[in-house]
Amino acid sequence: MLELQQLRVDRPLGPRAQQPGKWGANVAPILQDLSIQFAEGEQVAVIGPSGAGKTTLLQVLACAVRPDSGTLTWQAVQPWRMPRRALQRWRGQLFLAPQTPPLPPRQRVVTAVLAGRLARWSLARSIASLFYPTELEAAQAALHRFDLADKLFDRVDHLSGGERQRVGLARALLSDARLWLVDEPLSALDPHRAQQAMASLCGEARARGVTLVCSLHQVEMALAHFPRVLGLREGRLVFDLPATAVTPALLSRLYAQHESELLDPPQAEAVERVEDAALFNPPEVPLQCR
Ligand SMILES: Nc1ncnc2c1ncn2[C@@H]1O[C@H](COP(=O)(O)OP(=O)(O)OP(=O)(O)O)[C@@H](O)[C@H]1O
Repeated sequence: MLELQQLRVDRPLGPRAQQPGKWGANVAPILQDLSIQFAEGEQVAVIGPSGAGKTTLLQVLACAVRPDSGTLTWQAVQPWRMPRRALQRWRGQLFLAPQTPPLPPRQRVVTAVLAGRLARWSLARSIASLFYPTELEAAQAALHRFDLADKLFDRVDHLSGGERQRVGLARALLSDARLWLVDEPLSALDPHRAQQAMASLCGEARARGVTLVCSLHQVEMALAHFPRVLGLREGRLVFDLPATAVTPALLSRLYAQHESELLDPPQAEAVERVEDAALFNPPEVPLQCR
């Protein structure tokens, strides 16, 4: 179980106060009053207009951003109560895929993907892998899930933005993490690739029993691929519902004054749910966000 209770994250409105970690009174909330539970192996999408706090929420779940108040608990442990080194080791159990994967430009794809193994490898093995990559079959299989098997030895800076984004996702498949936190994985992908990538990511998470929390701008993808959807707006939880219960009216309210990010919401009802990635036949994309 992964749980947030009464969580709040602030951002400074002025210069930082004297005390380390404190912003003084001159703050505004990025996230507030967030109480959410994620069951082991659950797949949850987070949607909401730009600036709603989706990325910050994932960073909090990844213990990359420390909450200003409230608690984060995972597997009965409150990680921020751990000593620093223990917290660093503990972070090895989760995988955070940022929207733009941090891939060194001259690196080979194989090395970039095998970086998913770093939490499991010793320092010596990690360094050796930079020069003599091992576990090529595992890397190739992960790339294959994202239709990139032929790119194994290409240089990262020779890939398109969408290919780089898929390499970042393939890296998750090499990790032993029990929690995948994926931030806007489809922003550089065309609709067909986006459908494929989403089906692969959700299919792999389901097969491994991994907990997956994914922020998305593409509402139709969230509704089609995820059993549960969180709607976030101005740092607050607007709804936490099964995807089948998310109505066009709720979406309109969530994106009020941000309608350009949610075109044609009534067609959301037409989105078919995808239960089996192998049988998936990409439907037309009725909504276009961003
Ligand atoms: N380190 C920071 N310092 C100050 N403000 C921040 C910081 N990080 C985020 N914010 C602010 O918090 C708000 C939420 O940002 P966040 O990136 O979490 O939203 P988002 O929903 O992921 O947005 P988008 O969909 O545009 O990526 C924004 O107003 C942003 O400017």
